[in-house]
Amino acid sequence: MWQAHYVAAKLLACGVETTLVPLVSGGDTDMRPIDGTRQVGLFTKRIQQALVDDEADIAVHSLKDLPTAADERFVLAAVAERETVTDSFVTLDGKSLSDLAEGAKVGTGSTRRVAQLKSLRPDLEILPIRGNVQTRLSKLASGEFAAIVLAEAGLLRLEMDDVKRVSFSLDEMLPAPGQGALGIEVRANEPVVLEAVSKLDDLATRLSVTTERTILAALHGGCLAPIAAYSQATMSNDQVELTVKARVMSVDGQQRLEETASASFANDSDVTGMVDKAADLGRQVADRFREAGAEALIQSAR
Ligand SMILES: NCc1[nH]cc(CCC(=O)O)c1CC(=O)O
Repeated sequence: MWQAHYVAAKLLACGVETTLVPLVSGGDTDMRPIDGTRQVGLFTKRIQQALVDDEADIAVHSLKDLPTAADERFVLAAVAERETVTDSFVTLDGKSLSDLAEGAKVGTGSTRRVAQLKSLRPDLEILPIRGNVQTRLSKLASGEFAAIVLAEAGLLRLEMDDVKRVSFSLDEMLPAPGQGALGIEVRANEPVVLEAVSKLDDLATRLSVTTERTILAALHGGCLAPIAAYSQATMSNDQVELTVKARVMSVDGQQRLEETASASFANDSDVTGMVDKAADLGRQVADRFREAGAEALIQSAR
């Protein structure tokens, strides 16, 4: 809801009035353990269905939750300017990861977070946790877990200033592809809606998440793979510098492949061409991962 309000306010600033259509997604209600066959697009499917059924014209997603496989019914009309990308370590009293007692229970369902937690603290007992941010925090408050890991972006958006947390460094906990960014979809073949929404596209964010998501897509990772990627685009008047760091891990944290890469190209009016170059960088990184044996790690995480 926060994200939809945010997009509505941005559109209004461009002179476009909208009506909010509140929806409840499977990600809000499904508390069963994560299972890749059932849960691809769990947070996004219900919202996309509203586009298909003409219940809504604009779909607002956390980009991290949006499957990378192309769906020709929709166009990713905008990737809005990115919020903080880091993950936060959340406890009731602001402990850091090293303060936790031996064998303490930590809640996260993300294989990417499990792998990186395990490599920092192999002794911890890491258990699945489901639901939206509020649900997860209630499971921390009830004592089910000593700590949970959440994206800082979600906590900031929900203005949860009183939630005690320590930010992970990017090196400790590299984020998920697309983390902290909003993806806004519209129905394909609706140029008027597309034109209005595309004003919210932030080119630097679009380029970096394109690199990140291309790595995930090229490795056929899906949302359950222990893959982390963070790319930054630095834009000057005539040049783009794109850097990326990515990891593919074993879920037990014992094995880790890491790649860094960069590209620089002209900042010109050919946005499609620039996005293609960002995707090329992602494919390059994915190829290197594949040569280093990443597919076996991804397979064993399933
Ligand atoms: N999978 C749920 C989800 N999808 C996006 C965010 C956070 C906000 C963002 O990354 O944009 C979260 C919660 C979390 O990971 O803590």
